[in-house]
Amino acid sequence: MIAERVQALALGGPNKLPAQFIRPVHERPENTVAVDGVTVPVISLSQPHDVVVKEVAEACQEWGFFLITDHGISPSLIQRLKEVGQEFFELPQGEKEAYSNDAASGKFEGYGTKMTKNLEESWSGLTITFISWLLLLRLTTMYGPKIHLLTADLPPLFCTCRSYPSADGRQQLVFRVSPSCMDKDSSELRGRGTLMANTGWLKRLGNSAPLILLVKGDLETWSSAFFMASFPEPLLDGLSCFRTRRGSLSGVTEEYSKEILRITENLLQLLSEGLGLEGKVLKSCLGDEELKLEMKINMYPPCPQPELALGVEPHTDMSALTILVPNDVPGLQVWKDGNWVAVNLLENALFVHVGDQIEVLSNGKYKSVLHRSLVNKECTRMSWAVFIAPPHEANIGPLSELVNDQNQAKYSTKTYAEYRHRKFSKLPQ
Ligand SMILES: O=C(O)CCC(=O)C(=O)O
Ligand SMILES: [Fe+2]
Repeated sequence: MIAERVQALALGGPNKLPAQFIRPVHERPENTVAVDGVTVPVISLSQPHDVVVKEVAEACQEWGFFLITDHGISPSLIQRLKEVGQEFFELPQGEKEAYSNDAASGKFEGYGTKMTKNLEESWSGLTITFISWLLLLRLTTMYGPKIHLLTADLPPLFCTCRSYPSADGRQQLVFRVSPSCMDKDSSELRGRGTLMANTGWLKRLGNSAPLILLVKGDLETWSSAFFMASFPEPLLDGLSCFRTRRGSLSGVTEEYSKEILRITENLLQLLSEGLGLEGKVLKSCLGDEELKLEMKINMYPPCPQPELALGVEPHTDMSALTILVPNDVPGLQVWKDGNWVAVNLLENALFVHVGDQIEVLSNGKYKSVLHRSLVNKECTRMSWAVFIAPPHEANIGPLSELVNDQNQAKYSTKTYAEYRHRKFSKLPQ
């Protein structure tokens, strides 16, 4: 449960980062510093319409990310949003627990950390002692040709990969090897680990049995979060009862979400026109009046060794768009042309991320931006992200207007529910 209570851990003021938060060497901020002198696009929405269409379309094609100014949300509403969120995170730990989420059982709303279901949770394991990387290779040969060494091109200490179903529907191998479990100076894999297999499969370990090999203690991020649907569904009762000096968390979030909806409608029109289509096309594909908004408040407490940790792992958002506002501590980075680019703060600007659904609808013309968040030694970083998504039953695939003999569909069409399930379960789309 430690993973869900990073905030409590940070309160103890540890001077060393606990092992489960230490990223593999190739992921650590100290080894992946942001490129100098590159800045993300900033677009004022008060410019003439055709200028905004052009700038937004270019930013979505080249970056999948941009800042907007002159969006019409009052600074005082943004301020109130921040204050109620902050007040929630300042509650005593015990009181926050009353609002806990439970992602494993599908209850995503509330306080916690992990949004993705941890596949490993439903696995049982045999404890083994790693002897060497060679043993690992030997195991993979023993336990089946179906096992794909997805990380074969990486040095073993850097190994971290996922599970994928094989063509015959079975699960392939996952390696998740945390460097903290190994001999520091050795390129060999040493230490105790857990050889994991699905309970059913464990019984029939044999030549073709798929296996999971993972070191005990999955990697964690240095963050806590609060998540809730904010429009149009009613909020969960438990969540809506939380009140602060500045109003209720759900009330202010709802007020802010209405503003975000207005901006979303504007952006979707600009994005549609940028694709050479009628302004209403994207919104209509995303469910029109059924469009859903969800609020995630991210909280990254001060971290004893920020150079070794991440607040959010590199990912793209599964939403159509995400509109985010940070507090005054920087930390967001976006991936552009093979480099991380730090996003500088700009007062009252909103950060717009293109999410996976817009990339799919535009058949790859607009990019879903890869991004991550760093943490800070002294300061608490917070961000308020609104995910804008279609209803679960909406079928999302490349727009027929954009597909022809020269431009074949690059993505399969599926319901948003199916997309979510695959993304949460870390399965290929
Ligand atoms: O905190 C940030 O700036 C990024 C958060 C994020 O990417 C997310 O919640 O999906
Ligand atoms: Fe994100």
